[in-house]
Amino acid sequence: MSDRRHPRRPAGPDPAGPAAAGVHLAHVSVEAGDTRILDDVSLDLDARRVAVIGVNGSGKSTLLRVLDGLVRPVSGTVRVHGIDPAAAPRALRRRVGFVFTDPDMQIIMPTVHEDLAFSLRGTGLSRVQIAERVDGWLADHGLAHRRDAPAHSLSGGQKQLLAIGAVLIRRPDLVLADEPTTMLDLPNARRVTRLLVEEHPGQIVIATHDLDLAARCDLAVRFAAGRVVDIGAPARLIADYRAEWR
Ligand SMILES: Nc1ncnc2c1ncn2[C@@H]1O[C@H](COP(=O)(O)OP(=O)(O)OP(=O)(O)O)[C@@H](O)[C@H]1O
Repeated sequence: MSDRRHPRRPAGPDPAGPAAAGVHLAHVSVEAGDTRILDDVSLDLDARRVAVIGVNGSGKSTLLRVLDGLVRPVSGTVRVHGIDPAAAPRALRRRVGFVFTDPDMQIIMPTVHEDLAFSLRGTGLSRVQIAERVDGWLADHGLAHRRDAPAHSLSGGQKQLLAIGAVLIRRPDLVLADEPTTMLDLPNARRVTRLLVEEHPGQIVIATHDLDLAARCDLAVRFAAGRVVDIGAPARLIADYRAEWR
């Protein structure tokens, strides 16, 4: 398994052509040494909001990392909005954003507004347009008063808001989020949930143990031991999952 860190870098020209919708995997397997951690996974995800659930170690994060090109499968095909992530990382960066559990993995610029503005470099927006979009986003999300603050002085909830903002402000076609509410208290988890499921107009695939967040999605996929074991309405999958671990 190759495992590359995920730099947030400005986008370059897009060689992939027009966007094709959805996330499609056919017979995808991932191995780490002798261990198979995704096993013959086939999925067609066209729903707008997709929750990926399952116990620790079932393969949820690995799935997201495959979709983001951070992990290369040993077999199978992957298409993310028409792009093969392993083959066309620059094209992928234009269309796909990744939200980590820990916002400190993502915040890279010294101040709040610089971190948001950095995300918009390479998008073709002028300096003035970038400043307007950043200030608009900060005002809409209650962070205008922290505009010039050191990003790492924010509270945990504010940091996650900033990290998600830095992804959403680019208006990607797809957001991949790996347990985005795990480190948050209830009010902040709800704020982040609203941001991801209500504000983002594009597709989102969220790996999560937060079943309230999963319930807000349009489709759920359940993993166990690296395989897809169920797919369907979140309410049904969550009820089955809860019943199993009662
Ligand atoms: N780089 C790696 N090397 C070896 N094993 C790995 C590697 N990455 C993941 N694994 C293993 O693959 C399995 C799936 O891991 P993954 O992180 O995808 O699960 P997960 O469902 O996201 O778990 P969690 O809910 O705990 O985050 C685990 O057993 C994990 O230990």
